[in-house]
Amino acid sequence: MGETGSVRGPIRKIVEGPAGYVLEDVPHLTDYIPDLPNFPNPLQDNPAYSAVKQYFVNQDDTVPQKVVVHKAGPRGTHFRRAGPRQWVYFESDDVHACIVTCGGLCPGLNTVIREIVCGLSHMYSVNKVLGIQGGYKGFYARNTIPMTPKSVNDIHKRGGTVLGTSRGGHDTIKIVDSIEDRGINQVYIIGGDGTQKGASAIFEEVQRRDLAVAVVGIPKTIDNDIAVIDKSFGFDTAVEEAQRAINAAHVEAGSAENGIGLVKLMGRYSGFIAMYATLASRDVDCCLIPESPFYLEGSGGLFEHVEKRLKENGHMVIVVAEGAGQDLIAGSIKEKDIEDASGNKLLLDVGLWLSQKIKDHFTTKRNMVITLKYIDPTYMIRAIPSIASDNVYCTLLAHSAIHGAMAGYTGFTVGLVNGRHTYIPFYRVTESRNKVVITDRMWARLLSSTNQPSFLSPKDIEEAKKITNNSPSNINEDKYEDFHSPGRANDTTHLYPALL
Ligand SMILES: Nc1ncnc2c1ncn2[C@@H]1O[C@H](COP(=O)(O)OP(=O)(O)OP(=O)(O)O)[C@@H](O)[C@H]1O
Ligand SMILES: O=P(O)(O)OC[C@H]1O[C@](O)(CO)[C@@H](O)[C@@H]1O
Ligand SMILES: [Mg+2]
Repeated sequence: MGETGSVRGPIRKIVEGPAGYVLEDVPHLTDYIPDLPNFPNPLQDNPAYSAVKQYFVNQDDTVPQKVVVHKAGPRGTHFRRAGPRQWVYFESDDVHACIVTCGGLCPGLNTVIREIVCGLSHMYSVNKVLGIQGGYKGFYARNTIPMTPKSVNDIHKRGGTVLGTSRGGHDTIKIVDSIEDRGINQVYIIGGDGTQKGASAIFEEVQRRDLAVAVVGIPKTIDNDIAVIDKSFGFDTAVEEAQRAINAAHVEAGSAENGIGLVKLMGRYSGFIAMYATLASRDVDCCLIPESPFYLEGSGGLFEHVEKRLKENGHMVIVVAEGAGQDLIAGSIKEKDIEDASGNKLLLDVGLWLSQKIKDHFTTKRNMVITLKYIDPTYMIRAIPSIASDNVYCTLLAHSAIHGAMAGYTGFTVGLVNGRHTYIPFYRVTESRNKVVITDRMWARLLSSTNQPSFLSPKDIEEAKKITNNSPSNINEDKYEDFHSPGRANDTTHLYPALL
């Protein structure tokens, strides 16, 4: 991974108020450069925004992490609300911004790049924006490209990232040297959990050198596994695209004797894509995710469920997240742990393994004729342009990032919390991972829609409840469910909230 450089640990700016109110605030350039000058926000002279009532965000506006509270309960954690501030800490002509994309692909990357470039230009008249090519290592080993509204005009219609991306190669010292040498003072970093950890290290080194450089993260993950935020951009696009694979699996399965359609979807540690694609489709008879261990043989096992569904219906569809059942596969295939360049463990192919296991069981042991079709649309669901709703979401994330950097905030990730755009300290999005909570109602809905076994004994359920009660992701899961709950379905304001 090559994480080098200063390690002072994250600064935690915690502000406490009455009734258990806690603000987990983000750093500001004036925390370590107290005499930094500020200027009136040029947006106030921008004709497009002149009709907006109270355009600037009130300095005291914060957003609660947990919206369901009890009368006597503490008000809990809050995050600073995103949006334009009355005073900025950069003069437009002095801004030299850069953008980098790291980690795996995700629909919407190009939209975020486009909207950072266009937002900086159209809202703040900033025209010096550099694209860093090929991820973190691009800071010191690759070319850079100047980016203008004209050069990025059409990129949101394409999948991937026009800047290229990579894993590994994070060298904090070399990256910050490059930032300093090039005179860059706003760094926009788009990427997943690993990228945000890298961004945090960059911020700490920038601060150690007393540089007036804003370091801003825009969270990206197809797996939707980033903590605190409601959901990540591109996730809805991926779930939508997954429907095509599931439909194909259903058609194939339905056209054969004892047809089984097996679809593998992304989800290294978190099964959100598989869960939402299953719930959306209604053709799926079993969904397997990393958070819910399963077993094959015996009462309550997968084979029993498959046989039952084939007898009842003549065909079935299984959706499996790539991270599911890794312990089972590791037990049957002897293979060394292999990591990618960022240190992420490479997974064994659960789809191929499961296909073989099902075929062996039914043809050899049960003497049944089955027809199994395995569909692996892994990269097809992420290498596509984002759908319209994700495009709007990407735009708001980019604008939040710009407003925050211009206002002098730094060391933060932008994120949607309970439908409001916020600034979240890096450490909060890197210290835990968002996971499907199998004791929550959403997973119960899935079990009831597929009618699959839970694969859990009463003892397992008790254990799972204990773990989730102590886990921060529990908070996030409640919120995620609220975000998608029918009660809010007609209230679209939480989907595309204005920054005010
Ligand atoms: N702990 C860390 N400290 C510094 N840099 C890191 C750390 N973990 C990962 N990185 C760097 O962040 C970049 C992206 O990391 P990674 O490949 O894990 O993808 P990611 O951002 O987690 O995205 P995703 O997993 O969604 O594809 C890599 O260049 C990697 O070197
Ligand atoms: O093959 P790559 O590009 O390393 O990406 C695969 C991984 O990236 C992810 O999509 C996360 O971005 C995981 O779901 C998957 O395991
Ligand atoms: Mg990651």
